[in-house]
Amino acid sequence: MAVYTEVSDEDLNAFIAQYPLGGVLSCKGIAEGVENSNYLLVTETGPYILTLYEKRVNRADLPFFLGLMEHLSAKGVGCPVPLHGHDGEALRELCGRPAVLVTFLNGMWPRRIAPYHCQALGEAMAGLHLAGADFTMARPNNLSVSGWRPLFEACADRAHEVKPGLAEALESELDLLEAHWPSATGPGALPSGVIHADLFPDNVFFRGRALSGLIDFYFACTDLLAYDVAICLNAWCFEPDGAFNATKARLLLSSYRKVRPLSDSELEALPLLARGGSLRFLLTRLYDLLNHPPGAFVQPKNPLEYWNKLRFHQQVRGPGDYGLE
Ligand SMILES: Nc1ncnc2c1ncn2[C@@H]1O[C@H](COP(=O)(O)OP(=O)(O)O)[C@@H](O)[C@H]1O
Ligand SMILES: N[C@@H](CCOP(=O)(O)O)C(=O)O
Repeated sequence: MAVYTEVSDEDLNAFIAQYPLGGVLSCKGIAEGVENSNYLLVTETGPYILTLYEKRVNRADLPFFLGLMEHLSAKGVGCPVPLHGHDGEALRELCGRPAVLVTFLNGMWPRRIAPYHCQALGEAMAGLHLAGADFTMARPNNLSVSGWRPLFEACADRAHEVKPGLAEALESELDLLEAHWPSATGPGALPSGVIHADLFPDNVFFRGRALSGLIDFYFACTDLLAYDVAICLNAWCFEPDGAFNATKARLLLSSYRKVRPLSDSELEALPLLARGGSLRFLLTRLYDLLNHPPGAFVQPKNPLEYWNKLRFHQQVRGPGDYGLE
């Protein structure tokens, strides 16, 4: 369960007194999530989410994440908005952790992905990319190509515990990706801007068949827009048995392109970007699995799910294999 930091009633009441929200009616830890401690807080003015930022979130990045949510929401993207206290501040400390209160987003994330979810996601992701275009802050993606080798090196000695030969296979993939990764600047650069970078089903809420909003902007960064698309192909278009669903991919890509056209270069780069996206999540999952504290509540995610996705993209001949004509 993703509550790493317990908050006492006394600390909570002192924290909430800094906002114009009335008294606390209830506060419950939320089991879902991986990175941070989240509480569903109900006060006399309604429900809110209280987040305490844990290990992987760098404090210096918080103004980017919070500013981004405010910017996107002002542009009509459905997402949580940080609340400002009586002193005008949104970011403060609670139990020794950076902490914020954000608005509660109605909806549920889809447990079973249907094609219409992918269609709605493509449109919403393109809307996010357009809305982020005039956001003035930038944040480099520390989990893009330059961040993968240090992660790999931290896992290489023990990768065989998860799969024999895994370290060797990952190293050769890493060599290839480092040599061919598309540039965000200079001639032939692919378009870059604000990306979510973790737009998995558990971060996308629906009410009925309509997408109601996006959450969890704590990997958001400035990077290739098509890389966000590739991350979503991986997270939304594979079936639980590992099969790639080209219908879902076609719907995701075609609805994205109606809002923000993808250039020929972006389309051609998709298989490579999807390989990179596979390696990125494989490596963070592998690291988390190998460094999982015994008895921890959060169940580590399976890195080999991303090994299978990587193997699929290694066989792809071009964007046509993603359902595009
Ligand atoms: N603004 C919000 N509105 C409603 N529910 C939220 C909101 N933010 C988070 N949650 C709930 O908390 C869970 C974990 O949030 P998430 O940001 O994904 O955590 P983590 O960053 O730790 O992975 C979500 O699955 C959702 O149930
Ligand atoms: N989406 C990542 C894990 C990050 O967890 P989240 O709850 O912050 O989305 C993965 O699946 O590896």
